[in-house]
Amino acid sequence: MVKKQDTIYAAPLEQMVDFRFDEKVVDVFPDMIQRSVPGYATLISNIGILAAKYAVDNSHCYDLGCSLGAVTLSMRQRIKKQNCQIIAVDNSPAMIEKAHHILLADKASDIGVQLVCEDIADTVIENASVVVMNFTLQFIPLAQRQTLINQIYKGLKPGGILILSEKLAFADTNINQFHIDAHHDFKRANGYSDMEISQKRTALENVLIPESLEQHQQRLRAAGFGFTEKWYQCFNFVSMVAIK
Ligand SMILES: Nc1ncnc2c1ncn2[C@@H]1O[C@H](C[S@+](CC[C@H]([NH3+])C(=O)[O-])CC(=O)[O-])[C@@H](O)[C@H]1O
Ligand SMILES: O=C(O)C(=O)Cc1ccccc1
Repeated sequence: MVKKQDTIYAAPLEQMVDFRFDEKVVDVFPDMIQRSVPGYATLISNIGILAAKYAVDNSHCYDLGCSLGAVTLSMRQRIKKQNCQIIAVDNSPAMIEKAHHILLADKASDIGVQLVCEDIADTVIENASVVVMNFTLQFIPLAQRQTLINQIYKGLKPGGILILSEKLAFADTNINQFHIDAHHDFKRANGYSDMEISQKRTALENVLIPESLEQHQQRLRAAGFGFTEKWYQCFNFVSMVAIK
């Protein structure tokens, strides 16, 4: 795939509008996410490896907030079980439309993929061995997060895994600032200007609500997960697993 460069915040914007996953973002999304999320490629490939370990025959694997289907493709490539179905969900019609084309071109496996355009709050999770939310929960209103995690817990089979990647906030101001600064250095090193970094930060302010690792762990435990573990961290970007 040819990656079109993300220049959305390169020129000064007269009026800041909240960040949305619209056609403009979809058009540059692979470039945007790779230059903005430290370790994105590592996460995608290791999520495929984790999914292959926990997927079982005759079960569903969910990719919630699938964007262009990177997690789905990685799971599809790695899972070697019989009669597994991947259900990939996103509420951005532009994302789902492009994901559809990308998935059609992928002949890597015979694992079926069902692409669904809906709010993940409405997704019925059932017979699941694997559920992935790779940087999606952070966009869900705080008041809805516990209900969603509870639904995922309920829909998982015993021994099933939730893989949850999130941008974190840290309770300690100095630690929080250290990670934010390091992340901004990462973006600068990937060619984003100070203006791009600052304008996107403002656009995300009311849209991407990060929580602390402790808040995530507490919510996972409250839902019933007995085992939770952080398996990846680079600056303020982490990925956790929770096993039923
Ligand atoms: N309520 C919602 N219901 C469904 N989808 C939603 C909702 N809110 C946001 N989204 C969708 O969640 C995705 C978040 S991006 C995930 C990256 C992907 N997982 C990846 O591994 O490439 C992360 C990021 O861009 O930082 C977007 O496609 C939104 O449309
Ligand atoms: O760019 C950022 O600052 C981020 O936190 C990551 C991100 C990546 C893609 C869309 C929205 C947020």
